[in-house]
Amino acid sequence: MSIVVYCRLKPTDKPYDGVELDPQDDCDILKIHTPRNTKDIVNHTREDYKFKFQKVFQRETSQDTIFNHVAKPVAESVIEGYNGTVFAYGQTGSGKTFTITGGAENYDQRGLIPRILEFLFQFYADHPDREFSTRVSYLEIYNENGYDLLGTPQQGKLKGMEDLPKINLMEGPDGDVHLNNLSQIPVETTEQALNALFVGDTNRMIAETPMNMASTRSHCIFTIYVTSRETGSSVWRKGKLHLVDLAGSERIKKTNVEGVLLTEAKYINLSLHYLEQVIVALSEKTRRHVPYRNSLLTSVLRDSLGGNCKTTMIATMSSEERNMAESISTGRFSQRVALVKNDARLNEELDPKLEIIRLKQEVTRLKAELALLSGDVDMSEPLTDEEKEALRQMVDTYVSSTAQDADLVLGDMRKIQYCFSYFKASLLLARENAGPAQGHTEDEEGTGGGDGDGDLDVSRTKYYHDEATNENITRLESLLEQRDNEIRILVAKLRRARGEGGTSDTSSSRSSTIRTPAATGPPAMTTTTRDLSPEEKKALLEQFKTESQAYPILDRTKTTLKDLYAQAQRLGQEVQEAKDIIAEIKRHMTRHQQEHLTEHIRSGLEEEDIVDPELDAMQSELQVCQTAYKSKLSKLRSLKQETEHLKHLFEKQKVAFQQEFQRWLDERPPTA
Ligand SMILES: Nc1ncnc2c1ncn2[C@@H]1O[C@H](COP(=O)(O)OP(=O)(O)OP(=O)(O)O)[C@@H](O)[C@H]1O
Repeated sequence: MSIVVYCRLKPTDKPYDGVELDPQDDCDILKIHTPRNTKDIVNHTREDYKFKFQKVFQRETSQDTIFNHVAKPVAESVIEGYNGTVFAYGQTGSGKTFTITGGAENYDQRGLIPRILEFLFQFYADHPDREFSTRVSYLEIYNENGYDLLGTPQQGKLKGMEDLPKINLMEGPDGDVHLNNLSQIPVETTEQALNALFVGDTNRMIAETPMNMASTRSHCIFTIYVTSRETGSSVWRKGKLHLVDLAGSERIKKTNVEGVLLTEAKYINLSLHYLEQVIVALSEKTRRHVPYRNSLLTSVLRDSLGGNCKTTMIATMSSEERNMAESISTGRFSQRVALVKNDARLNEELDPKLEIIRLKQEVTRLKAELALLSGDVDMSEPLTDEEKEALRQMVDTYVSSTAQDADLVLGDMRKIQYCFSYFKASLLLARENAGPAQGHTEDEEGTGGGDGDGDLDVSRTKYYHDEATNENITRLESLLEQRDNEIRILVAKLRRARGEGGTSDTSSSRSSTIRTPAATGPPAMTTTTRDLSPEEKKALLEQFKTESQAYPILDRTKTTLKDLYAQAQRLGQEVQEAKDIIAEIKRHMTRHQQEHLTEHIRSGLEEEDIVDPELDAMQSELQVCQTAYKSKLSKLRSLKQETEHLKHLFEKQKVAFQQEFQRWLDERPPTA
């Protein structure tokens, strides 16, 4: 499929009447009319230009519409296991950052990245039958060097770009590009993901030199890595979504820029020039070599441009007359990009460990089925306590599993009856807890299997064997053998992949107990407690709390946790306020610079000769605010870590307490 190209026109009070939109059934044509003598337009032999886009978003288009049209389909495919890229290209100030990250004025102005993050976590919440894991990274490319915007600054201080950890590019034997030491932060909630974006944006803001505030002089790539699978499946799907905010694409007017600005402009021009070269090479059928390696940007975006990726470009344009030359140049570039063909593939990986677990479970199930059909179990032998415990765990796992194909296969009638009586007891307890409305009669109570502790009256069980059963047994035996073989092969493969020697215990496949990771549930209910009413249980719990040694510790942890949450919330607000103040000061500085800098340069002053007390004052104020902000942010981070740690501890203490309570209930002397 080709790269999909959209155009977004920036709002203006002075729209040029030479720009016209001609909507078609399946695309939009943007028409630009300029008189033949217009300055700055390369190869300006024509007066009329036509650029074809998938869609042209008019000036008043909302951020929400852009997300729904452009980014949502890409995010959906990333969840399904495809790679995706959305990149914004256009002249300085045309709205690239506004589109990708968002504007600062109000919540509705949030851009594609925050919206995609919200969408992903909402999708996860709506699909409890699937497992997801998400990581994010944030790379900045400045003067052909890569920097980790989510990395810890050297010596803990961030004064300029050079303090951020530098990224090295490594090419694997398969031609894959790896970014050494670029942090990939695991995120589990929208809040955590937005926090990472916020940290990266803030680092970007702090690291930019004051000279650059009028425009962004670097390329930024925010990447979201999504891994998912159906619960219980051994196949993982992996999608990677790059959201790219390129530096402004305008040409250098050498007379206006010098020093740092000129160096940066040259680098930007060079890397965008290499980007164009790659695009040109890819769009021309006859050309074989694609010069990806010429720049860091094209190396990193190798998959996005002509590779394994669903890529979308948003050409941001101004529709003011003074910007027509740049808009035409953006239009020309877009037409080239639209010719590039990508080859997006589903990224699936089989997890051998999970596959072995699945096969072992199947073996246990088949064995149980076989034992049931052949009837070669001594039914007079009572179940042991370990067997009963294992059965209770199996039932709990089965009940709490969200997998559609979850099943419970039991090898003999003693086990089946035990599980039924455990099911019944659990159901009755659940009804009692739900309240009195779900009436059931004494009579119903008395009809269950077993004598109340789940043991069996085996004399009530009969087996019938016939021809069909024997056939079934043979089929199951051969299936069992086949599965055991598969496990042996996979175990050997896994050991080879790990480079391990020695022998592994394949005999565990012969275990008759299925334990899945989900097996840790609430403490197993015993028959001693099943007759308690909710009121009785509550009263006993209160009594137990006064006697328990674990309870005061649990209670203390809970209070501390609440306290930490409140502190984190307060600090979070303060961090946000500090960030707003920094943004405000920067806006003032930018405006001030725009008003004065050109004036200074035109008057021939060298950079170091410029005396601007107002700017210096703003700079000092900015530094003070940034220091305060960084200290608050670092406090917030350690507070969050502490809270996470304590939350974990609290969960553990809670489980221990519940278990202690259960034991206490079980060991209680029977009441008269
Ligand atoms: N669609 C829009 N609606 C409202 N404001 C916009 C829109 N697009 C851009 N702006 C505003 O225009 C200004 C410049 O936009 P932005 O910073 O996104 O440009 P850019 O293309 O990223 O520039 P640079 O190349 O310098 O990074 C910002 O103040 C931004 O809020």
